[in-house]
Amino acid sequence: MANKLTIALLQLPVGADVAFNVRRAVDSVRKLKAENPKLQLAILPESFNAPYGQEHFPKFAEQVPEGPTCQSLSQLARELGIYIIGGSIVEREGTKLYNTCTVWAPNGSLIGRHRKIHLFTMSIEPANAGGVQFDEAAVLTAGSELTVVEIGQQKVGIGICHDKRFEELARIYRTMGCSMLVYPSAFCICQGPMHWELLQRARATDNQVFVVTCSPARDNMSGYVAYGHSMVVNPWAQVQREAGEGCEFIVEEIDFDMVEQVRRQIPIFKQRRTDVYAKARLDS
Ligand SMILES: O=C(O)CCC(=O)C(=O)O
Repeated sequence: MANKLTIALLQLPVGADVAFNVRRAVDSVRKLKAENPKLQLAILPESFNAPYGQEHFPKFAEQVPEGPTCQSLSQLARELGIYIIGGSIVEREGTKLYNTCTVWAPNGSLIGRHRKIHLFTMSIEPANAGGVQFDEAAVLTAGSELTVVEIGQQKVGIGICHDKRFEELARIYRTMGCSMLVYPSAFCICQGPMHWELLQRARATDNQVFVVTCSPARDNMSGYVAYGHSMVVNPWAQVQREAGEGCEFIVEEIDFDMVEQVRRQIPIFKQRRTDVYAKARLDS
């Protein structure tokens, strides 16, 4: 039992009314806990409290942890006695804005604050699956800290969406002892079909960890159409659970014995030739 964790992914719709979005998230977690008493960790999507988009960020920014969204998550974690990985919100500190994921312990205390390290900057031409133009860096400041939290007996590495593209970050989390990586995310419908599952399975196979993503529900009428497909990938790099596109909640038991099994049977971490890599780095 100690090596198991029951988690929920809440693929929620997100509209323009922040108070309503937060209330819906809180009510949904409460209902899931009532239906699944074993639930230990709830995970929310990137930008779960407000619409995602450069034009929206300054308007919806809040302080961490004093702001109303954080206070609601803290109270909810304490009320239900569960961990919460609070997707992300736009955080304001002084004149700077960050895309920030907060992590809450069952006693309501803040145990992690991850500021997105790799800001989403991309210009895909329309000829490629409809294209996408996005430049978070025009409005947001990048975080500069790694975030590893202890959830039950497990070390969990946190990233936000675009962070999932960077294998170095996942590798460092693995070397720090993580058995699960969680990325609240909001890929759009352009690159989602190409890269969403591929990246998640790649990080899992490279590092022999569980990789979990949680997306907002798809809304074809919104300015930024999220891909959906919130997902649990296991350390064999198999898709263990996957949501569809709309509003959907997944409750899944994670068995961390699988991490040790995969690492024993395919011992790539021990086979790494860091001596060769170090030499190549010195030579280049
Ligand atoms: O990396 C990508 O393709 C999408 C990233 C993204 O949507 C985000 O970081 O919010």
